[in-house]
Amino acid sequence: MRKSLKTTLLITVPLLVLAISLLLPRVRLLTAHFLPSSSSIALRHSSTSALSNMAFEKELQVALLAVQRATLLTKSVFHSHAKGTLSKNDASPVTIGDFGAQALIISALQHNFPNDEIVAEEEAKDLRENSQLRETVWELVQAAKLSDAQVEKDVLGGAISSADSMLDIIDKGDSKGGSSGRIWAIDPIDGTKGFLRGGQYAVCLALMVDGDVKVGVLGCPNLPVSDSEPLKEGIGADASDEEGRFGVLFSAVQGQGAESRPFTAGALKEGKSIQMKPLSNIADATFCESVEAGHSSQGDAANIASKLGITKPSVRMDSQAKYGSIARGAGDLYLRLPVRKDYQEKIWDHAAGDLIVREAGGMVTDVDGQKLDFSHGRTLKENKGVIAAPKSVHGKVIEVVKEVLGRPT
Ligand SMILES: Nc1ncnc2c1ncn2[C@@H]1O[C@H](COP(=O)(O)OS(=O)(=O)O)[C@@H](OP(=O)(O)O)[C@H]1O
Ligand SMILES: [Mg+2]
Ligand SMILES: [Mg+2]
Ligand SMILES: [Mg+2]
Repeated sequence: MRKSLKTTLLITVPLLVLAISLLLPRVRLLTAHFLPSSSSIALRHSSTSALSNMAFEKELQVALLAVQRATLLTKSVFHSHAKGTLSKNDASPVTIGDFGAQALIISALQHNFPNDEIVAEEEAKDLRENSQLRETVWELVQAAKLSDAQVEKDVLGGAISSADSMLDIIDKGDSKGGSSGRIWAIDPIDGTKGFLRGGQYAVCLALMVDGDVKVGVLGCPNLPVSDSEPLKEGIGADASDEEGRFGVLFSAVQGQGAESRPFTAGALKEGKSIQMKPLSNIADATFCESVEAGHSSQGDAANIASKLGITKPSVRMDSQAKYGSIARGAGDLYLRLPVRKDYQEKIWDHAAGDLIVREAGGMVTDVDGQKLDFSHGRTLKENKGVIAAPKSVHGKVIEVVKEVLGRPT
């Protein structure tokens, strides 16, 4: 009897040890999926992009998920709603998609980083004055959820409690910005005109610390998934989900490189490292610029291109999708040339894209060759225009830009 017990133990104990050691990693991953702690965020992230224990890991994970959820909201507006478009004081448009996306992103940031400041493009004034508009946005915001309910609740903080608190959350984006501390910059829909016409737009989020961009994420739901697809004129509405072209999420962390990943409604896909395309002859470059002639001087861009020997026509697309596109090598240069002397670029129009291009090996400056300075408040008041190019040719481009624009050399 004793002998048979001994034999049983000899067989079952090693089998039990083997089973536990096989199951343990799965248990850890499952726990990681359902625990709200930063360690769960770290574990899930390390399983997707091998960046474990890196700086700003939690910030990147929260930013990716917050942008993903907000981008899903904008897609739902595009496909099934009247856009509820209003004209702002500067005659630029804002839609229910802009308000809703801003509310969702700020809510996620407040859940995770309650002491951080936020500079965001929109404010809730119009919604406070128009109850029907407020109701529409509130319905949209309630409906926008990630498919993983646990991630939705634990990482993004779950639902906003009421329409009134949604308004207060939108207005939390009123920080003055500046040169100290942690400040997030949000453009809930960049390229609102592109969004309205079914072209390119981007949901943009960046974290600055002491005026330096540390983390950047761009949700570009109308760009092709493939990094190698050549740049096309800005229309993206034909990129239907059924064709498997569901857009792209770009991201970067300072010192850790830039990545792209296919945009999905479900779990985040694995990120893939992206780089600017090597460009040995500037004459071979493809450059991109704004669709709106009021946002960037297309005449000056044509002159600059011709002096550089560039013969390919420019590719016009709305939003920071331009930064993402050149960062992944689908194009080479981004020229944004001042139309008006008094216009100050907004930090939310550039922070994420600037970091993504620089981390992909590019150089981003203003038209005088100065790096973009995000430490002066809500605008880039010390910079004029933007020139983004591979490092190898950036100096040559600036030389010609200065000549054409008559800037001091
Ligand atoms: N005069 C002027 N000069 C430069 N930039 C301006 C100007 N007026 C507006 N804006 C900002 O342009 C943002 C959209 O930029 P894009 O490059 O996407 O322009 S375009 O839509 O492709 O023409 C747009 O961002 P969104 O409002 O988020 O769409 C504006 O912040
Ligand atoms: Mg706007
Ligand atoms: Mg914008
Ligand atoms: Mg915007």
